[in-house]
Amino acid sequence: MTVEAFAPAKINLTLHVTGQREDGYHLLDSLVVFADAGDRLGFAPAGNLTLTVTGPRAAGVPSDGRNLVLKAAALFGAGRGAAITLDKHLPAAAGIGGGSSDAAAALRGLSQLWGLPLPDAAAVLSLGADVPVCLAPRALRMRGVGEEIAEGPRLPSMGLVLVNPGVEVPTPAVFKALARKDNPPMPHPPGWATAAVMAHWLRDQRNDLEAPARALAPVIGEVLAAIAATPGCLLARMSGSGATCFGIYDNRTEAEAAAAALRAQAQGWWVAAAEPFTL
Ligand SMILES: C[C@](O)(CO)[C@H](O)COP(=O)(O)OP(=O)(O)OC[C@H]1O[C@@H](n2ccc(N)nc2=O)[C@H](O)[C@@H]1O
Ligand SMILES: Nc1ncnc2c1ncn2[C@@H]1O[C@H](COP(=O)(O)OP(=O)(O)OP(=O)(O)O)[C@@H](O)[C@H]1O
Repeated sequence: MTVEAFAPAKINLTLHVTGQREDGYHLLDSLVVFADAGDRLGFAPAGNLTLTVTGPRAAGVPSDGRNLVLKAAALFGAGRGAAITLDKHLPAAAGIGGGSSDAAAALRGLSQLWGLPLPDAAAVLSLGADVPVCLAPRALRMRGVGEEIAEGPRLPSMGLVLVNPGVEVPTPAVFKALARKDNPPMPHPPGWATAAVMAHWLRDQRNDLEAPARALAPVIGEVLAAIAATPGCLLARMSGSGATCFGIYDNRTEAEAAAAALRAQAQGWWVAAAEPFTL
């Protein structure tokens, strides 16, 4: 039996940083959604545990114990075998949870292959702050350092564009560069009938990591301006700690047109058109 799992891109439509714990981790309030652009994983029975990394974004992604997929496998206990394939389509360290979503998909896939329950919440969080929210991909409100997950609002239909300019922005450096860590939390997200109404509400919210990330990688400002200038763009914002930015459109057709225009004008940028994904 071979098991397959999809690792969708994680998008922070909002990311309010509301405080900082003694251990240095920041307290967040974030509306998280997922996109149908992502990595694909396969799991086959085998005597040993192996990982093969393929795909257009495989360069630089480790296939040894540093890979979050193998760290996820280790949570089920030593001595279990599986031949794992990871087909990378998402840029790494890009603010869209590339490795974190892979780790969550690996937990789901190996739980099915091995017939074992998922590891407990603390073990999942030990893989990284973004892994809990990626475990059951749908619209969610994420608080705490990433461990408090609550149902999010019903989303309207919409199109999305994801753009990464090819610069890696280290998450710790962005958090460190934050001017203020005690920013206002996010109001309760009400749910919206259309993408335009949702974008109007989102415009009054924030990604508090956008300013420090732009200071570290000014090209993020160019990406945001290029997305905002595309026809039909309802909102342009950075996701997570960057450098990937997203645009929201009324529908996928408009998002595909915007993606084509962005690919034509910015050689070397990673551009994907997508729609919200729910597992
Ligand atoms: C920015 C977000 O992507 C938003 O979803 C996440 O908060 C970051 O999730 P992540 O990349 O999985 O983060 P981790 O790999 O767990 O932590 C990387 C580093 O980011 C900083 N970090 C992360 C999460 C958090 N709530 N506060 C932090 O200060 C810490 O310095 C940590 O050492
Ligand atoms: N499965 C994986 N895919 C990509 N990178 C991985 C993976 N496992 C480990 N890494 C390493 O983790 C580093 C962080 O990239 P990754 O995509 O995991 O960031 P993330 O924390 O999941 O996402 P974000 O950029 O949103 O914080 C990469 O530079 C890479 O060396």
